[in-house]
Amino acid sequence: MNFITAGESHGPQLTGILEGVPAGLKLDIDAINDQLAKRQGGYGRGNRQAIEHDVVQITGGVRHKITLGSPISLTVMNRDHKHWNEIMDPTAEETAENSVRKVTRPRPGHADLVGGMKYNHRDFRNVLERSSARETAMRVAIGAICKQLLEQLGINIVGYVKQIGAVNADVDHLLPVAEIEDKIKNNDLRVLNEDKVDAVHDMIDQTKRDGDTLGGIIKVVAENVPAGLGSYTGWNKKFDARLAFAAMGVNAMKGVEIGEGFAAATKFGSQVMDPIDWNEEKGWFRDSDNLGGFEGGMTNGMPIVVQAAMKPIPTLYKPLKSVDVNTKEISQANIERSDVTAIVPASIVIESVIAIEIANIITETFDGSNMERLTRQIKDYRQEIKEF
Ligand SMILES: Cc1cc2nc3c(=O)[nH]c(=O)nc-3n(C[C@H](O)[C@H](O)[C@H](O)COP(=O)(O)O)c2cc1C
Ligand SMILES: C=C(O[C@@H]1CC(C(=O)O)=C[C@@H](OP(=O)(O)O)[C@H]1O)C(=O)O
Repeated sequence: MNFITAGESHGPQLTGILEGVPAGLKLDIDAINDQLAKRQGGYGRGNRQAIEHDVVQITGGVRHKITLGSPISLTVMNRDHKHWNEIMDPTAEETAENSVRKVTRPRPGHADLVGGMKYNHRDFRNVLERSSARETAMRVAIGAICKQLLEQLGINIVGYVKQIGAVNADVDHLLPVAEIEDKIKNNDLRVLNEDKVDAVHDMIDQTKRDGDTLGGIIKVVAENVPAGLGSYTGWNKKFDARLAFAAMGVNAMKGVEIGEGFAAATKFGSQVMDPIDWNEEKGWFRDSDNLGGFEGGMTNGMPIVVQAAMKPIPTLYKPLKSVDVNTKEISQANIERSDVTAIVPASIVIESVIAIEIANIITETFDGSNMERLTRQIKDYRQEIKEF
């Protein structure tokens, strides 16, 4: 499985091509759009989301809602493009009229300056249009297809918000995916501890008034993933490393943990390793899941738990120091319309990229040509592992 995305934030549309999806997967288009809608939500978003209404169009690889096994092509329109028609026109020559809204004072923490240096763009708009997390809408659409594939194989996955700024709004034990989904649908922060919601709303409002921004921590749980995906036999076969790569590939992520992650480093081995257990009904399992479902870079059959730390949004309405690329004058960074925090949409994005990677390794470990054979192979494999 492989995918690529294209498209600028204020360009006409986002485009994605996903190859390697087995033939015969029945797609629920509404469920893809539900995921897109969830990514648009969340307290602390800027005004862009009032303009956009993300809906997927499928233009290849699917017939009568069933995948053909050929590459799937997708588009999501940028409604905001109509306000940027001339400025972002891919085919019209540059003129005095359309060469406006240039960005020359790079924002610390965004890709502006280094992207400009690398690609020789002195108008940083040429960088920010693509470095913008608008692109993550397409990753969510692709992830939604992968989530459906996983669901048909009995694997469920959810991403939620564990922490916003310094406020931890998690519960102290791992809940089943269905229970997490049930709890987070009741609040616009996707947190499990609803008692924290009002305080976090206030904190976000105050941060906005201060012209500042917030980050946070996202937690993703995937359950019923069969043991043995990935391998200890080589550094580049370890599947936990692939998940970390995918999570770090999401805009603004600065850290990834598997299971207890950094906290495990502060404990004794006896507090961290997950005791091995067995019974007739379940086969092999562990009494705890501190290692987040991984041993030796392989899934061990326990829930996969991935955490990702998101830095605060770089664009500040009370901007930090910057330097104009043309005049070299010390000034303040450009202000672009922005979110105060995007931790909620980011939780959907991380959920999506983890779903993509799990679907990816499953279709490479087993025969991913068609859903019928894949389903049969996974069923047999699960039985074999249980009886080991
Ligand atoms: C869903 C989402 C929304 C984001 N919204 C904004 C935003 O409104 N303004 C901003 O400056 N950065 C925003 N970011 C973060 C930037 O895209 C990101 O910091 C930038 O691309 C630089 O990349 P890096 O942080 O990975 O180094 C957002 C990130 C995500 C995941
Ligand atoms: C467009 C989205 O997020 C954008 C991500 C983003 C950034 O710099 O990453 C900057 C903002 O763009 P704009 O200035 O157009 O409002 C966000 O709104 C989206 O998530 O759909």
